[in-house]
Amino acid sequence: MQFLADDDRNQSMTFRAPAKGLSGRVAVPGDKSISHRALMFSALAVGESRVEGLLEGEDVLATAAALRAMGARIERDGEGVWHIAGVGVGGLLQPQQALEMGNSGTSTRLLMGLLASHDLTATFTGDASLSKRPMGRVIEPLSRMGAEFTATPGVKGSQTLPLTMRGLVPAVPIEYRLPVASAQVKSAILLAGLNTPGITRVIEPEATRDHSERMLRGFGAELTVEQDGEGARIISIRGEAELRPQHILVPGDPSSAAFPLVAALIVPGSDVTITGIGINDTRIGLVRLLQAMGGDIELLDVRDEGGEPVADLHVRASRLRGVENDPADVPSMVDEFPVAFVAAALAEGRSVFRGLEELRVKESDRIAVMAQGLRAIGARVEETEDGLVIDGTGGEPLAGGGPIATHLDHRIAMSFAVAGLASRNGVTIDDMRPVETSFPGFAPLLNRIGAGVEA
Ligand SMILES: O=C(O)C1=C[C@@H](OP(=O)(O)O)[C@@H](O)[C@H](O)C1
Ligand SMILES: C=C(OP(=O)(O)O)C(=O)O
Repeated sequence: MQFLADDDRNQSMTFRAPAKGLSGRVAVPGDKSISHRALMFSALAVGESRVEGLLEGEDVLATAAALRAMGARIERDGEGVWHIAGVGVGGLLQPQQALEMGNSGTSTRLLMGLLASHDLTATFTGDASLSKRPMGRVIEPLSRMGAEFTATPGVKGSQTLPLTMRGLVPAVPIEYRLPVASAQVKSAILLAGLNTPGITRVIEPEATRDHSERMLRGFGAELTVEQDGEGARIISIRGEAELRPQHILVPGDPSSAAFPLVAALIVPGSDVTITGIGINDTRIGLVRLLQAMGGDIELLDVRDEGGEPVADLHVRASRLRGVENDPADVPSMVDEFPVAFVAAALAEGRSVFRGLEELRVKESDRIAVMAQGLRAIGARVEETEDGLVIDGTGGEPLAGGGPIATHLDHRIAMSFAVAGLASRNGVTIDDMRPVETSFPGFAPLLNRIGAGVEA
């Protein structure tokens, strides 16, 4: 596989205010979280699954390549349409080479879980960004289940990639209370539990995206979700499951829709519809926050597609007001904060964002990088330990400038691209290549609604 790191030419790009408002109907690529899971669960089913609307971004392709290297047959039939011949739970084979995870935290942590209860040894490598991200959060529970981790080559105790993991069969079922609100950690444990005798249980005090639970049930796993007296979710999975192949329809990614959504709110005169977006409650905190800021967003034609709620988002340019986020809503918009900061920078009055510590361990330190970049283009921003305080312009365009350093972080690149559309002088992004991890076709899509971006 060819990843960003293999090509050292930056792709700089400048985003400027369009002459008139954005308009039209567009669809964004498939949901990244659901796409990873569709491939992984299909690879473990007995028989052939079919996926439509799969995100063909680098992160998901890294998952596909890893599963292929361990014996699953994964083939592309057409744009977004793939079929997967699974090997059965516990049936993955020893990979002959290191598993190259590129930029993808989800691939790494979920596959570590999946392999923890397989009789094999796998080495995980990643790019410069992924190699700094904390893996201790999965190493800890998976070690309790019996997996062994060593840093490559041979250093004990390292909690960053490259790492080598040896799985255990049979693994030991655990009950684990999540110390951080993380769907990746939850999913890693549930995936390890699939091939573990007995019941594996995860307790999550704060609800995170529940795609793994919904999809595992759809594939026929015995999985229950209960609530305790304090509102924590208790998720139990019975191991040694047999998964049945499925036909999966992947909805549009709300985390990708976030960019044209905020763009339409802040470019005067805009009227845009983004079709077929997943509106699972655990994912659309951004829509709720933008509506609280006065954003004119309607959810049209709400329907169910393949076990997930979906709608068209109709959005019109709006006068936004400053807002304070509810820290309890952080997991439901965790990847959307960078672009929410851009909306706040153009709102009237002060916005206060708190409880965002997790943003510091994403593809970049998204609190620090956004604070620095927003200041560089003329926004008034103060960084705190767990968030930002932003004094908005009240609808006046930002000055613009750059080049903004994206630090191998797709969401930083796309957030500043959106800021450029509401700036006097344009915003230059140092390198747009990271966008390929989650949103292939990002700039052409903005052009379809009239952004006028020059490639
Ligand atoms: O489970 C998933 O698919 C994801 C969970 C979130 O990460 P954390 O679990 O680290 O919060 C999110 O940031 C990531 O983009 C995708
Ligand atoms: C954090 C993200 O992804 P991952 O953890 O999979 O790298 C993201 O897409 O914003």
